[in-house]
Amino acid sequence: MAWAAGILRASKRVSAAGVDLRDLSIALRPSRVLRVPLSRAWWSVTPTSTMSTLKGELIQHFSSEEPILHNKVSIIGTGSVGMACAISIIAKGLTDELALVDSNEEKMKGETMDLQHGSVFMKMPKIVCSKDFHVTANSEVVVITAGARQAKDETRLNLVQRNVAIFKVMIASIVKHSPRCKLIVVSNPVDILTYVTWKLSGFPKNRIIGSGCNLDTARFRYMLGEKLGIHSESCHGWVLGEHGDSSVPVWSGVNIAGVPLKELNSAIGTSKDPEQWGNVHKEVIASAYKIIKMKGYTSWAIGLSVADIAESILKNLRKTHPVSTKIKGLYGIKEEVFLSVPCILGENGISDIIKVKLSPTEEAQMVKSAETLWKIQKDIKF
Ligand SMILES: NC(=O)C1=CN([C@@H]2O[C@H](COP(=O)(O)OP(=O)(O)OC[C@H]3O[C@@H](n4cnc5c(N)ncnc54)[C@H](O)[C@@H]3O)[C@@H](O)[C@H]2O)C=CC1
Ligand SMILES: CC(=O)C(=O)O
Repeated sequence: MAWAAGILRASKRVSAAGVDLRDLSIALRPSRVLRVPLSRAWWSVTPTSTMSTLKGELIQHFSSEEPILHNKVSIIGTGSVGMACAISIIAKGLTDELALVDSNEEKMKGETMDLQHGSVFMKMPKIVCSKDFHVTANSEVVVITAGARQAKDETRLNLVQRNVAIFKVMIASIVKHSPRCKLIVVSNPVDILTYVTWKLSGFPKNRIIGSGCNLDTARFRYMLGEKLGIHSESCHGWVLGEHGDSSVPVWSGVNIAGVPLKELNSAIGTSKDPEQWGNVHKEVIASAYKIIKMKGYTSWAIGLSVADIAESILKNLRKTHPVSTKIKGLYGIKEEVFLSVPCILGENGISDIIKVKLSPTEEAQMVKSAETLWKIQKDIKF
């Protein structure tokens, strides 16, 4: 349990809502430490009839409160990515309760305390954690970042069977405690683990969302912006398909203020382009490997990107995001694979998919991604 420890010294002026705590009728010894459990102090005030305490003198119990959770978010995995998601979600003020779960209890508790101590700067009442998934009960959104991560030079696809074993236990526990939640899968290989989550959860496909190419697209827009000297928000373009190595940049749709770059350079994105704009996408693919080589993992951009996805769901924004969803039936894909296409996200998760008209080359790349994933998926042992 988190404790707020207030050292109240009679000689100092300490006040709450303008009440000078020295004026209250309890004798406090100098240096006496008053410990208040943070999670209870914030919203359920217990009547103090028999014993006179400072809290009892300060606060008059007025009415009983039933905790009503509107926007509970749980994050599974308090590693680099989980904590980047946590701070990004908190900074956007998206949730009234954040629950953190990790099998590494020490790390999880340390991260939770560290976040709680920033409470003065956040507009949210409750951060809780436990090794036990009961702490996630009644979540609106559960973000899955737990699992093994890539070692230096290891591909995302290499992680599959290691993470499937972890997911088996994890998904059953999440579903038990939050049967109506939307699940955002981040752990890699994200497209395959989104499929695994869909299989294991028994949830309808709209409530299973892979973070997919939301990050690749953000990287792409940033790099376009750097090349053009325009803010990334004004650089419109989509990276679809598999998150990572076989992702597909949709050059036919890249535009600035409605001006398609393909109209200005018909060879854009191809090997015939004298300006080699295709290198922007190559750089997107290489960037995760580069960052991992330099700092060991990627975290900040994925955290911000997950908060963006969560915001669309929790606020029912119906914004479009390139996230990983069951794509069977689109672009002639017949297998049960999850790939990123622009999806409309709202309170029910993915409500609709935007039918992007791909060039024949782009469509062939999508089909190839699907084949790559299916080759691995078909051998997964559940
Ligand atoms: N989809 C995307 O765009 C991105 C995905 N990732 C992926 O996110 C995942 C997490 O990455 P990091 O946070 O850097 O790894 P990390 O190793 O720092 O954190 C993973 C956490 O999961 C916990 N964990 C492992 N098994 C667990 C279980 N059964 N139950 C609860 N907790 C468990 C570990 O104790 C650890 O704290 C990796 O798979 C990584 O590849 C990372 C960046 C971008
Ligand atoms: C690690 C990873 O998947 C990324 O940063 O793209």
